[in-house]
Amino acid sequence: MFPTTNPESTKAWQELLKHADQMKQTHMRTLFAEDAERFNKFNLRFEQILFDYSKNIITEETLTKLFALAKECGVEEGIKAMFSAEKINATENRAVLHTALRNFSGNPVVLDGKDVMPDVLTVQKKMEEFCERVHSGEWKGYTGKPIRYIVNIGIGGSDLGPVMVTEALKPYWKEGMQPYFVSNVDGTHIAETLKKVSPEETLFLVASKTFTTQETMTNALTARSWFLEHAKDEKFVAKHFAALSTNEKAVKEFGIDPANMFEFWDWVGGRYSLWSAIGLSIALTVGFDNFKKLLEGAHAVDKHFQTTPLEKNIPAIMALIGLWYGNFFGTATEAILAYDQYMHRFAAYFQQGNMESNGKYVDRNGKAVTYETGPIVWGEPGTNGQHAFYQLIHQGTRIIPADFIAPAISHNPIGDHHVKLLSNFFAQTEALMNGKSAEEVKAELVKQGLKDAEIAELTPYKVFTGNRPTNSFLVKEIDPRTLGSLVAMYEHKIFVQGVIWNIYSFDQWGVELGKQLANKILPELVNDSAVSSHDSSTNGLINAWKKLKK
Ligand SMILES: O=P(O)(O)OC[C@H]1O[C@H](O)[C@H](O)[C@@H](O)[C@@H]1O
Repeated sequence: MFPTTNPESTKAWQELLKHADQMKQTHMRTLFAEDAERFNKFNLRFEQILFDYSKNIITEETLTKLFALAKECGVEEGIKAMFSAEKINATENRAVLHTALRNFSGNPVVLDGKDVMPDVLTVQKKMEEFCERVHSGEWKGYTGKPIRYIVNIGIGGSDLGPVMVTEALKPYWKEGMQPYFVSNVDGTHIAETLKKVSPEETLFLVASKTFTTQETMTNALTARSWFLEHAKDEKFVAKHFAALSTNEKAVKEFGIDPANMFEFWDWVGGRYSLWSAIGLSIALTVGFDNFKKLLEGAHAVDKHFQTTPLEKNIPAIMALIGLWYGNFFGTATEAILAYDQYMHRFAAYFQQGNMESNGKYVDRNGKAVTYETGPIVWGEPGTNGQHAFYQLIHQGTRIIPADFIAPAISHNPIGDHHVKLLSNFFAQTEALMNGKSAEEVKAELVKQGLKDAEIAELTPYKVFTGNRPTNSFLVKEIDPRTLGSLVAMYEHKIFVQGVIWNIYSFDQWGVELGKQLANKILPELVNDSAVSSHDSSTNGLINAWKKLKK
């Protein structure tokens, strides 16, 4: 097991604290002016991805100190531990092997004395054959029609990954396939979806690692009843329902034929599961060949992550830069801004990926940490965000480190749309870095013919301090392989940060309390009697609801 070092106790942390005091006085404008080679020094290329991290408040000295921190905190040992199937998810006594799901190296991955790869490959083969049968029309619905609609019923990691990827890869959708995703227990979600599909041509994928999640089970039962209202005969369920799960017993009890079950294992975290059987909706939508390319793109990054020294290791650098701001500049959030409409759920996906992984305050020694851990992750696609919340990124009182992602080539090269989109992508990071000085503002206002008094009055509002950090990911095209690589980079970024923060990134106990209380409250909602067992606010709300719903 890798060390459980308190990062604050390291020499590097103390040095970074001092160094940060000095860097807080430094403007990136000056750093760029002083070093014509800055971009060349601070960018890395990985296949068709260019990662530019030069627009950060860092110098080579900063990075040296950050790499020293990573080393002192055992990041290299951590990477080895994860890939060699150590049970690094200690609070659940599980290994963390989503990388095995995309392991095309031919090497075994041995967990508890057994190679997991044969099972992984067997399920992949089963998924591939199933996709072929559905796509060729050999798999037929209960009236003999082929499947046209895929409805994935799942939530959290059993929903967000498939939604994000199918949306990002819409140009690759197979003709005639239409996926839908139902996650919310709000009846509206399933009701609105069922309006769009026909029972004869729909395949429901019940996606749940545990197969006990309330939302998913409720939606799956509703889908089943709706289906049976039309099909009338239970024997047809087997043609229209499949399960993606680790829990065979619960799948059987639900009434899904085990032949229609696509298995995965407890060493796949929910938020890291799109590479597993949970990705069946992706494979059905874009074809198994494209699903495989997605996995291959991730595998390529796994190799990079495992074998590249920290100094050139993209996920490690992403992690260290993020940590630099969160721990030494006091930033609380990170924005992910994709300049690609198809990527519109990418930020939402990593909201779970990041916040559920690193939203922890207890360290791996069972002690409360004394430093900040996981950032708040948010974002919307560009350029929409520019007209909504960028004001605060440019002129607010807080620093919001932001990742900008854009493809060089659009899937929809219409007129001048893409150059306009990219001109915004380039302009925003430039503006955030440079800002606009009072002198520049004044010169502009003079040009516009404003009077001196007006200029003096307006200038402070029009000044941009700049020095606001960004990373840019310029990729050739959002294709399956590149997307797989990008996702894996962000996954490993989260891992590296978790190691340094000395927290367990692969459990999620923080989601339990709300579930527990909801289960306790549910039976209290089935009758009209007033409740008094909670605090006055909760009692008040429940009792008010009982009156309002009448
Ligand atoms: O796949 P399931 O077992 O249905 O779990 C669905 C989701 O719900 C849980 O509450 C966890 O917070 C998530 O990590 C998980 O992805």
